[in-house]
Amino acid sequence: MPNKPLSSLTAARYGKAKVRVFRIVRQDKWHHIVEYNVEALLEGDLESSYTEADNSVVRVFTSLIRVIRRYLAKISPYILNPEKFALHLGTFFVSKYAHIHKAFVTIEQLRWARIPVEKGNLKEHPHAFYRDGDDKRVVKVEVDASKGKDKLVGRVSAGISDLLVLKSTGSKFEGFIRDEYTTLVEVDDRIFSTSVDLEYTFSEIALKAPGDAGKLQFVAPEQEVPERARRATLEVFAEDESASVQATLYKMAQRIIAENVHIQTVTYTLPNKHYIPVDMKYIGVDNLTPYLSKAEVFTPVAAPSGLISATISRKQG
Ligand SMILES: O=c1[nH]c(=O)c2[nH]c(=O)[nH]c2[nH]1
Repeated sequence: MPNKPLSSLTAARYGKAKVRVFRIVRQDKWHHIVEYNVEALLEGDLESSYTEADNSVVRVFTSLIRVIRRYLAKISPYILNPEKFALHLGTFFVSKYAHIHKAFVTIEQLRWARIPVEKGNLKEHPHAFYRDGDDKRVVKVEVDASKGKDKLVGRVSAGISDLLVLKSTGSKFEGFIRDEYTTLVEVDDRIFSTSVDLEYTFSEIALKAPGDAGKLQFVAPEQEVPERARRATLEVFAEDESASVQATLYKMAQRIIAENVHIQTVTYTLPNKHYIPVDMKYIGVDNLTPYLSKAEVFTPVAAPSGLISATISRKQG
């Protein structure tokens, strides 16, 4: 009697991560550039590669990179737009290979801004750029062919990672539960600093195969959404008289939903990066009275941090 197997493969995805690509689009002397880190993962009839050591279903990693580079360099008209480019690439994978049913493409876009100049009527340099922030624009796309190769569905989310912000007043934290474990004192004036991680999702979209690239439709006035979302995040953070990280997060998300009709959900994940007032009595300096709110010298604490995450969804109907 053969032994009954105790386990089976229930989920599998493979592909290539951290493919770095840089692209120039020349409009005569006016250049556009993008720098992306691309990840492409595939799902499909790949079980045998795990269970039978059958590599005939597996695309090798170097060939995945070649596809990504070729699409970027020569084929996709969407290279300057990471949402559309990710959809285009994902659509290629599920269309070309019969046994691939889903493609997951994640693009992280690094910041390059034009260097400001006063040159004739130009305000920005046509081909010189600088890194104007460590935050990244992140785009995640799923292209789903499981209902048929002619019924492709695209699921798109996008957002920001690593946007570091700090305000030195305009933030309190009071009225929380007190019990025998509580040591935190209430503060009506504190530093608020966080590294913003934002993800917003759009409604599902129907896609055509890449042969029909011109018909790849995207739901939003996509040029403006990332900039509007970033501005909403920064302005609400700056201007809110913050009662807590939670309350400020909620206001940021509400504004993004209000300003972008195609966005369905907004998720923020915000570490509360602590700055601890330093007790300087030992060198004869009073840094702590009245406690906290008048402190001028702080120790930034990398860890531990608080961590606050919430999803705010558009009401249907
Ligand atoms: O804005 C805050 N929210 C919390 O949930 C919390 N918890 C904490 O200790 N400090 C803070 N601050």
